[in-house]
Amino acid sequence: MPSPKKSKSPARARTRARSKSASRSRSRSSGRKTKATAAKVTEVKEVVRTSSRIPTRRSTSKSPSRVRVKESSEKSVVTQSAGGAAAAASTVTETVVTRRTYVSSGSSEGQQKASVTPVRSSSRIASLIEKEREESSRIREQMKSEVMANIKTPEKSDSEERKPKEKAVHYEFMGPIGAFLLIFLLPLTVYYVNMACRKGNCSVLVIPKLPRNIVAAFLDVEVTLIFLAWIAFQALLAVLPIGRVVEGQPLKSGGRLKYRCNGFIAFVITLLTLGAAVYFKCPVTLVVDKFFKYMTAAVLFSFTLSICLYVSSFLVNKKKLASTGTTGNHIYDFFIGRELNPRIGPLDLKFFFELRPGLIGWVVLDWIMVVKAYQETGVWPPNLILATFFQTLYVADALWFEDAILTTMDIIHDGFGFMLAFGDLAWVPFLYSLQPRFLLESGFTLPWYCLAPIALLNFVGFAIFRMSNSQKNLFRKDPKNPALAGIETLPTQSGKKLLVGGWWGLCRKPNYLGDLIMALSWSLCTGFHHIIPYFYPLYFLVLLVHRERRDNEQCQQKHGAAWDRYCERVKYRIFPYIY
Ligand SMILES: NC(=O)C1=CN([C@@H]2O[C@H](COP(=O)(O)OP(=O)(O)OC[C@H]3O[C@@H](n4cnc5c(N)ncnc54)[C@H](OP(=O)(O)O)[C@@H]3O)[C@@H](O)[C@H]2O)C=CC1
Ligand SMILES: CC(C)CCC[C@@H](C)[C@H]1CC=C2C3=C(CC[C@@]21C)[C@@]1(C)CC[C@H](O)C(C)(C)[C@@H]1CC3
Repeated sequence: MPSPKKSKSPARARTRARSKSASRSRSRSSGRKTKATAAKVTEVKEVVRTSSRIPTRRSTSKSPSRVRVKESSEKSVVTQSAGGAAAAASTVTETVVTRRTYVSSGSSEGQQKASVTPVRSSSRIASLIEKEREESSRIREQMKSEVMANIKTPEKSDSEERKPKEKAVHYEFMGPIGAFLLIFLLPLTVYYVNMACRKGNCSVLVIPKLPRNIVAAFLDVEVTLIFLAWIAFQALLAVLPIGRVVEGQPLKSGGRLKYRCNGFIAFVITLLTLGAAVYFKCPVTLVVDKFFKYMTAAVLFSFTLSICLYVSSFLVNKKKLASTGTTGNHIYDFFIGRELNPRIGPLDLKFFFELRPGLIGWVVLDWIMVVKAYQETGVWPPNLILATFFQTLYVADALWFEDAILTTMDIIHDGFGFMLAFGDLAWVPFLYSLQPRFLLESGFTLPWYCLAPIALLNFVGFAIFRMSNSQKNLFRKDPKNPALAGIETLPTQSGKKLLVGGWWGLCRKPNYLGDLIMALSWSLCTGFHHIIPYFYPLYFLVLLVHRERRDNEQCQQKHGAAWDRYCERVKYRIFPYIY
């Protein structure tokens, strides 16, 4: 409340002093928030009381002062006190009338001006009383309405406003130390595993020999430029005005982002271009010969991209930041990613990098290895072709159902930082292609009767993966779709429902189950002689177990008790009757 200006008159000074002390004692019980109102009311009362000692006053006031009642954390307290204040206001005006005194608070500072005039005739008194009555009723109404208005729109209490919002920091990946280690360990793993998978030396136990000139062996300017051209080519395809434009999930900051979905078209164009290059005898197999140089280009690019993303995230509106990557710890935030949906013009960087250069690059690498194997041996190795075919199907599926990624936690929840940038650009293409690379390097083949059950296993995994993902996506898009009739659901506090039957009644992550079965089938194409080509299913198991736990936590927060009931009903997380 604004403080009143110092009064020159001794009577008024006394009044104010008394008013202040009275205000203090009376308002103590009503709490801080209503003090201002009580003080104001008391002040008015006191002015009235004092004015009875002064013969008569004529008000020269302009508008009555505003009485502000700030919100109490307990609404009932506010209502009570404010009610009291309103009543007090009414009492004040009564007093004004009976004592035949003009009372009004002047400006917002509570300044009051009055001039003393001697009273001579009763008719004048009567007219004054009438005026007083009008004035006092006007003041009463005004004060009441102001008090009530302040109750209707409560604000935060002073103490609440001053308190800085304490954000509970929640770390994943073992916090900053874990993030720091991963920033170094992830690239090292990509190099180590691939170096351990070389001709005549395919074992993780034998430490790979480093070449004498490391820089010359791993870095090549021309290769780096070709890698950049590859990114630019994919970016160009991504912004082509062909394909659907879909809206993403509602953002916390409001609105929805739009995404151009032409991934499958880009994939087909890329594979046709590769086919043409092979047909016209372009030296595409150089990519395999310079495998480690391309890997370095991807690693360097992902580091550069992550640094740019991190720096630029400080220039954008805070509303655009992800809740998980804004802990304030630079290493952790760099790893997780600060900005949720960084964009360059129409290109959504996270959406683009998660699905295009790395994922399509993985399949391109696979097929180049098939071509190389044929060039070297003169035969088309069936298990290499089968593994490549499985992986092509997997990527084609991801790009066909491109918009489904818009509901994954990577897009909705996580920022775009080192983890995803490196994962998309280096980890996926250079580690997910490990089985074809092993088959190329080792020249290992399998007879068709071994390949048939593997193909069947892949088919089963793919069916579970696809059907469960489609069932959930359809349910989220159109819960009343007849294809979902008969599947039991569970209502949640958020208004959304959960699938309790169908694939989602088998275990809580049937899609992960299908994905893991597929991962195993890819590695089975490499036989049982070496552990290296099993790197993918082993890592993937760890990734998905961890991911399921992260999602479980988020679902618990999103769906509350309904999620607990779902977990009671569907006991197993990924593997029915096992885990
Ligand atoms: N190859 C690879 O490297 C990787 C592949 N993947 C694959 O990506 C796909 C997507 O994975 P991911 O995003 O992690 O997880 P999900 O596709 O399982 O999506 C999780 C969300 O689905 C919703 N949901 C969960 N249970 C139910 C239910 N019973 N009924 C209805 N909705 C439910 C919840 O969101 P809400 O309720 O808000 O809708 C939850 O947050 C998977 O198939 C996975 O295998 C994932 C990571 C890496
Ligand atoms: C190595 C790090 C610790 C973790 C890196 C994780 C990333 C490699 C993965 C995180 C989620 C991914 C998804 C796919 C690829 C791997 C990453 C980027 C995905 C595009 C693969 C194809 C699927 O059909 C999909 C559902 C579209 C996948 C979405 C998640």
